[in-house]
Amino acid sequence: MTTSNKALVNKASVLTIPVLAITAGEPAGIGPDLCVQIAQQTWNYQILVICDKQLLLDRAKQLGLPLTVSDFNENQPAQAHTVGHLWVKHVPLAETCIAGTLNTANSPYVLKTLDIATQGCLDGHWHAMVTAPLHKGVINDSAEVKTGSFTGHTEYLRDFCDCEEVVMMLATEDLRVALVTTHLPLREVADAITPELISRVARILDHDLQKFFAIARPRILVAGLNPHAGEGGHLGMEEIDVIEPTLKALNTEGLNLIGPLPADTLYTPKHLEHADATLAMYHDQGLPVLKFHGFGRAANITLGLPIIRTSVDHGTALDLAGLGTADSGSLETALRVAAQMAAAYQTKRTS
Ligand SMILES: NC(=O)c1ccc[n+]([C@@H]2O[C@H](COP(=O)([O-])OP(=O)(O)OC[C@H]3O[C@@H](n4cnc5c(N)ncnc54)[C@H](O)[C@@H]3O)[C@@H](O)[C@H]2O)c1
Ligand SMILES: N[C@H](C(=O)O)[C@H](O)COP(=O)(O)O
Repeated sequence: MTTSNKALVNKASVLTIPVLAITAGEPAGIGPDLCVQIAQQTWNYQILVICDKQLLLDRAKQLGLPLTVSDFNENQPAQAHTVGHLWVKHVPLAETCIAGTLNTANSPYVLKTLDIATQGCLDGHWHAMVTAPLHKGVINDSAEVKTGSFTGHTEYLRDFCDCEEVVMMLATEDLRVALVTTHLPLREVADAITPELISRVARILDHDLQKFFAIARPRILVAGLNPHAGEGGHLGMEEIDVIEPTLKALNTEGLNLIGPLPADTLYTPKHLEHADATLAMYHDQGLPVLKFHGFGRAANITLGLPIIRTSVDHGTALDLAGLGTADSGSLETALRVAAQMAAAYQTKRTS
């Protein structure tokens, strides 16, 4: 990707003291560990964690890390982070949590932390929300949730904010991967790739790369769906029937979409060098490349929301919860990107 666009967002714009709300995610996973870990670092933001207060203190004790907590009050002026301390918006767990052991009884708690974080962003109480990982399976297994209805933060926030469409984009310093379809069984992907969906996703991607990342006319590489982008119709017709004409129509609107390109060679330096972002047709077409390239230092960003939401590039890692070996690199990236997006947003609003 071009050097001038390498940064995740425009670093020139800096907000005075951004207030960032972290949802601690699945209580039995590494989310609480990561919150305690980042509390030990220096940040120019106010960090507020939406979770059970005692869960954080218990996890800190388990990790052998110092932690004090105070109740967050949105009416107080923002103050930069103090090492070893976290502001907390307390949401009680239904049942005591054992690190590494899922418990469906706590799934409504996880969703409640998301609701509070999102509403707080919508109400302007904090600048952005940053989500630690949750466990999609245990949420769907809980009695309070219709099985299969919870597919991820991205779709949940889309519905909560009443958006027709949002876009999942994962980014490192030098690679951005956005997805047309997100958490969809592979069997359903081909039917979901319609001109309407591609158009909605491409427009959001184009718009938000300009708004938050200061890229004037984003050059976006678009993958085909089939091997070798359909091999001229011999390996699938979606490129000829759907993707190609849609990209053509979008480009007449002013977008700068290149494709459909064979996905296996799209992610090579020759192509990426002059690209601002890539658009993959489905989850495991784009994300393995991104994670191979930058697992642990990427952020997951939801574009198209009326709020700023970033997240980590990994899951709940139940095997590591409470051990102190989880890498907090991605949460650190997610915090930095959220703060920079908030600054870019404020600059746009005041300019
Ligand atoms: N942002 C999110 O909420 C998010 C993202 C991805 C997956 N998930 C969910 O997490 C659950 C578990 O998913 P999974 O097992 O496929 O992926 P995972 O990321 O939890 O684990 C995959 C591997 O990576 C390791 N790992 C993950 N994060 C790490 C970290 N910070 N430091 C060191 N090692 C780390 C784990 O130990 C494991 O070996 C699933 O329910 C999945 O849907 C949530
Ligand atoms: N697709 C994401 C990943 O693989 O990292 C992850 O499942 C999180 O998605 P949400 O942010 O929608 O929960």
